[in-house]
Amino acid sequence: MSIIVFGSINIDLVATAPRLPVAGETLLGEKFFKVSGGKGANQAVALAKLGIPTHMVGRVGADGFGGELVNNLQSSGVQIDNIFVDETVSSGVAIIAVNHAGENQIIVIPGANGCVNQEDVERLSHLLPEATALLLQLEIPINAVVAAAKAARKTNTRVILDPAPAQSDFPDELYPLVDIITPNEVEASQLVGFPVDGEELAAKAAGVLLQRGVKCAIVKLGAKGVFCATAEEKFFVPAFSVHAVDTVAAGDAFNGGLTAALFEGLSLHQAVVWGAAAGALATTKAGAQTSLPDRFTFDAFLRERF
Ligand SMILES: Nc1ncnc2c1ncn2[C@@H]1O[C@H](COP(=O)(O)OP(=O)(O)OP(=O)(O)O)[C@@H](O)[C@H]1O
Repeated sequence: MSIIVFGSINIDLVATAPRLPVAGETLLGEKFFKVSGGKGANQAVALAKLGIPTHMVGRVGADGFGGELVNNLQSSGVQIDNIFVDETVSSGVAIIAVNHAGENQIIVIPGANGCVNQEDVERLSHLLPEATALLLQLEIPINAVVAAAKAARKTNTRVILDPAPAQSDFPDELYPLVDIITPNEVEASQLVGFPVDGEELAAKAAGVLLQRGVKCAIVKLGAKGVFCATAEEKFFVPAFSVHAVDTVAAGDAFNGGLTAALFEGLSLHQAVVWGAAAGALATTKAGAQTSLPDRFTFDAFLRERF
């Protein structure tokens, strides 16, 4: 059995400079580096690094970045046979300029991620009978997300949706197709239409999401912890106390840890604890996929804390 992640695969091209350029200006910068990302790819790497058999389904372009992104996924242990190389577009790219104050300018080109469609859902459907869960996010066209969730319903595969980035036009038909939804505070606010800040409002938001048809709502509250609700149980898991240096990909690490625990047959409560542990560990290192914990580090962290 395995897990399927259906979503975005991106590369961030980062240039640092003393200040950001103004329109029409050419500026001498300082450093350049590339970071593999995309919420889909991050979640696939989070799972594979925890030792869970994981298929990535998505698209890259036929440019040099596509090959590099796929190789990175493969070397993290992700199964890459169902990543389609689209000859017609570039890979998903974010071009990021950062100044000394840490301010940035970002242009995101969805590229191949924006071309994910029904053909990809069909490739994914072949994997569903062998999958215990399908992980979705919102960085590919929403029609493809809905179609994938419908396909998973036919095989009774658990659907875990990270409704990120926050969307104002989230389709109502998606809620009843989702087993577990995992918004952060901003995404939860966008979905329910009132500010979500802290445990009490997270509980209220989770109640609204359950009413709309999801079976389980998990609201990620950053360094404050996590609130989880189903029709049967409601509980709060505090965040692990760690020295956080960079929260990028903490949410993706959380979804990886949560899904890994469920794959291994643990309870929902234990799965939320695993998610919180993976999220906390991801904040202790800089970067996206590079900050995601491997199984050895993850097990040692849990042993130390319990
Ligand atoms: N500073 C922190 N200390 C300890 N744990 C943390 C910290 N930040 C995040 N976590 C853990 O990781 C989980 C997910 O983090 P967060 O709520 O920031 O998700 P997110 O906003 O989706 O993340 P992302 O930055 O990837 O978008 C939290 O619920 C918490 O358990």
